[in-house]
Amino acid sequence: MKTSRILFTGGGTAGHVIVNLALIPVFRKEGWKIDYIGSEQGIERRLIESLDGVAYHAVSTGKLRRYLSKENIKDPFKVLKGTFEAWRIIGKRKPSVVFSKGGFVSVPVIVAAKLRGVPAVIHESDFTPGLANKLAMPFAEHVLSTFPETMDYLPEKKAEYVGAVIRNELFEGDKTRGLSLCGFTNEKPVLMIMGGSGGSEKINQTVRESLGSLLSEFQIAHICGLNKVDSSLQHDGYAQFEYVNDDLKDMFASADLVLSRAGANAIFEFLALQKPMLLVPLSRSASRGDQIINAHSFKEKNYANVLEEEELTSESLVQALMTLKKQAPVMIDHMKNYHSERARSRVIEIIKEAAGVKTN
Ligand SMILES: CC(=O)N[C@H]1[C@@H](OP(=O)(O)OP(=O)(O)OC[C@H]2O[C@@H](n3ccc(=O)[nH]c3=O)[C@H](O)[C@@H]2O)O[C@H](CO)[C@@H](O)[C@@H]1O
Repeated sequence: MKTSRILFTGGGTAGHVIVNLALIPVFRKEGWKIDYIGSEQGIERRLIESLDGVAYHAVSTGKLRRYLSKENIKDPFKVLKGTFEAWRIIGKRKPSVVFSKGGFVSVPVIVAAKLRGVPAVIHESDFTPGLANKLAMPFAEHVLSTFPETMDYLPEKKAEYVGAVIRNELFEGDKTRGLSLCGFTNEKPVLMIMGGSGGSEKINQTVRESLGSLLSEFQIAHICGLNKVDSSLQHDGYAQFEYVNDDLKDMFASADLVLSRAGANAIFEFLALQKPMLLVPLSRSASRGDQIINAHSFKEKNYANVLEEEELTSESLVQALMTLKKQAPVMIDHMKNYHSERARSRVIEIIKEAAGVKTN
């Protein structure tokens, strides 16, 4: 029987890689040959290159900058070069399907797939599609959404709402291991802090200013981001991490409440694991405002409370976390209405159909 081949792409931030990490083991187990196209330097290289059974290929890529820079002039040429490189890789590796999680590196890959006649499937994480996915959509066969409301922004004939694809292992965490990883006890509730995959300077700083008040109520597991740990801060009940990989499931299991940015993948993980959350979405001054829309859609469903970045101070943070603690049981009841199991299997089914592989 002919071996099936799949090519994954996506990168720039972990939010554009994590879903690929959830799908790759499934295809590897079924004997598919797996390729990945990412950038030279992006986080995708660190997360993917070391995986068994995945061939990583780096291509030239542009970047979306929201400020004036000489680099903006070079970007179209980099994207063209990346498209040619991706075209060559696709020609050589001959995947039957391409799966994209978005981010700028994915655009040349989807264009090259179209030029080679290889069907591409895009999964959009956010409530409103990002620029990279908007550019890539005309060249793709299927565009899948995480939020049901995103369907209004997608081309009708290609779009399907599937939901959030979540790594299976996140449901297998061990609370006791999570507590001992942080040096915590059962005595106080655990507040887990995640400022997106890169960490958030603003959240880190405000949390650190509020440690006195917060530590009287909570033990705090703080994921700060690469190079953002402050080792001068040594307190009982306060544990800092740069980025957590395999241990994340145990940290999730030990968390009673979460303070987080509102990246789509992260908030759906908290929802699926029924963790009451306070979201501080990335402001419009630093982004296209996607996290604000993500966060408010969760608030409307009573899955989260929201504190806008412009209103984030030490006092407002402590106050909002105390409110969250009180409201947690009700929020968990609302979260019980959400069911996440279907997304992964439906995405796999769509990919296989696009690849021309029979599904049962
Ligand atoms: C600054 C920026 O551009 N942010 C965007 C980026 O966020 P970002 O890259 O932060 O992505 P998400 O918040 O969606 O997901 C982060 C992922 O990283 C994982 N994780 C995080 C920390 C850690 O230590 N270990 C770990 O495994 C989380 O469990 C989650 O699966 O992509 C999201 C999805 O398109 C967007 O909604 C965000 O607006």
